[in-house]
Amino acid sequence: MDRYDLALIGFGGVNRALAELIRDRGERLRSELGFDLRIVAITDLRLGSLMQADGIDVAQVLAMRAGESFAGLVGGDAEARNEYVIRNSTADIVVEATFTNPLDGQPAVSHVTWALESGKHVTTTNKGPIALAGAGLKSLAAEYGVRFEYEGSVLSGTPILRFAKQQLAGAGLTAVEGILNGTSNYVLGRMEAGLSLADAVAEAQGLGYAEADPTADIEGSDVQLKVVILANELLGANLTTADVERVGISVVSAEDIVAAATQGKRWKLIGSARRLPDGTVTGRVAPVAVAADHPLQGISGATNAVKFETELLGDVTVSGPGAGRVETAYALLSDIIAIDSSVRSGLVATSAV
Ligand SMILES: NC(=O)c1ccc[n+]([C@@H]2O[C@H](COP(=O)([O-])OP(=O)(O)OC[C@H]3O[C@@H](n4cnc5c(N)ncnc54)[C@H](O)[C@@H]3O)[C@@H](O)[C@H]2O)c1
Ligand SMILES: N[C@@H](CCO)C(=O)O
Repeated sequence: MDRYDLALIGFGGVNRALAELIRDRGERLRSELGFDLRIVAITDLRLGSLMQADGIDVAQVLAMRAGESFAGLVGGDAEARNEYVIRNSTADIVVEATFTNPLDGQPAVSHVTWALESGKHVTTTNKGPIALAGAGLKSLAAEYGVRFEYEGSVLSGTPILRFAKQQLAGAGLTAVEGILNGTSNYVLGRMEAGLSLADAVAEAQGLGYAEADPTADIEGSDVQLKVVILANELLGANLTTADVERVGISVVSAEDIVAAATQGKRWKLIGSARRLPDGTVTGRVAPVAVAADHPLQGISGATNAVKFETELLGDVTVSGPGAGRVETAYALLSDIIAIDSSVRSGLVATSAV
């Protein structure tokens, strides 16, 4: 396959960054990866829908200003006709990057379902579908002979899901513990520097780290979804969010931060999943004041880190970007590379379109 056609569902920070990568690095990606990427459809609540089977002029849509809509363009419509576009566009791969809904994953679960049912591969950075409907969507992908990829759902572009599944296979993984949210880690660091919680959150929003509703970052529900994903994907569990106890960083006051600093400690929002001796898997999210000798103390800003506890290797810690538009767009690219690898090895078709 020398080209994949993409439908972008949601055209916010992450999918715009993917479009910019295609615009700015298309030639380089082609020579490094052996395929072209072309965008043939876009939908967004604010812009509407656009379908152009011969390829959308990426520079033109990236230059559109707030308040403009796709309605005036050939193949454009003022409404985000997600189901129609997902089912009827000529895309090989649907790229889902709408808001994460931590309650039921919708409408992203439907977006992924429609794409798989219409024989299109899916890549998503949206945590909802995999945390809240992962088993069913994976079965659907298998039924339709397409790939469902979601590397960016945990640690954005840092590829810890594939790392653990492929490189730690057979090592006897027993627990996963880490800093899994870039916004809250950034905010805690800025509060150490004297900013208020609200000002620090505003900075994280400006940098593209925060969820559309940053309560998910601050109150821990974003990490709760990631703990469910890690437990189910890597520890063979079947957890739901109700199984994962959750406390967010809003309980940490400026005084708590100063008090921890006087003892050489730093507050971190820690998400963990652990297999107990009886085989059950537990999950938890809570702020912890970690001491200087803790491997996660030095992880600052939007950087995240995960410590994998294994029977044969002991602890293996991986750190890298946990949020950010370009970093997360890279996760989508890494998923497309994984899809290409399956297509080239004959495991799946380009798409069933
Ligand atoms: N930004 C990050 O650092 C990061 C990292 C990892 C994962 N994610 C996840 O990736 C997804 C996208 O993140 P983002 O930063 O681009 O968010 P964003 O808020 O910048 O963009 C989301 C876009 O989706 C559009 N949208 C929402 N609902 C829609 C619908 N029903 N139909 C069509 N369009 C819809 C919105 O209008 C918006 O433009 C989210 O689920 C987020 O949790 C983000
Ligand atoms: N809002 C999330 C994005 C990455 O999932 C974070 O700050 O970690």
